[in-house]
Amino acid sequence: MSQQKVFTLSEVSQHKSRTDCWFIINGRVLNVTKFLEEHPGGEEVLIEAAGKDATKDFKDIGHSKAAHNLLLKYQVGILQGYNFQNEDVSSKYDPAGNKESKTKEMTAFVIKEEGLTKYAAFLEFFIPLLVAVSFFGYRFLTREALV
Ligand code: HEM
Repeated sequence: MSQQKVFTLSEVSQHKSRTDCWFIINGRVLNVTKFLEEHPGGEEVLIEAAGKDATKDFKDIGHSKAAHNLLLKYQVGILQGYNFQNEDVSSKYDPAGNKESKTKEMTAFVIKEEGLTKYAAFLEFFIPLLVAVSFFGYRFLTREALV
């Protein structure tokens, strides 16, 4: 968690070039200069939205959950006077937080793997044992019958 820097709309509007490109989405001030070349929708649309509130443009495209999650990565502050209601604006992009959820995924994966391995080991032991018992049982019974 960290205290967010507060920007006015007029401050944001000064960052509207290819080498310094900011805009606002949902009250969050984003510096997307480094993202321009990576943007799947091309850099031109982002430069057109530079210095402005791009919330409507961003929503109109129907961006995916992945795109929404990326917003935090480029956040440099919040817009002055924006009403965030119950939203946690202090949640800046936090690689440590990401790591935590990945660790959880990994743990779940390992547990699943462990379960499977135990089951396979049990079968590996049990099936040959069953075959051996059946074989000797059969031999024993047929020998009894012959006598
Ligand atoms: C930091 C802000 C933004 C991020 C992280 C972002 C991310 C993405 C991503 C990941 C995609 C691929 C499709 C998807 O996953 O939804 C995409 C597509 C696109 N984005 Fe953005 N975007 C941002 C801002 C914007 C803005 C402000 C506009 C418009 C002014 C825009 C216009 C588009 C368009 C036109 C596409 C292509 C949609 C398609 O091919 O169907 N994006 N964006």
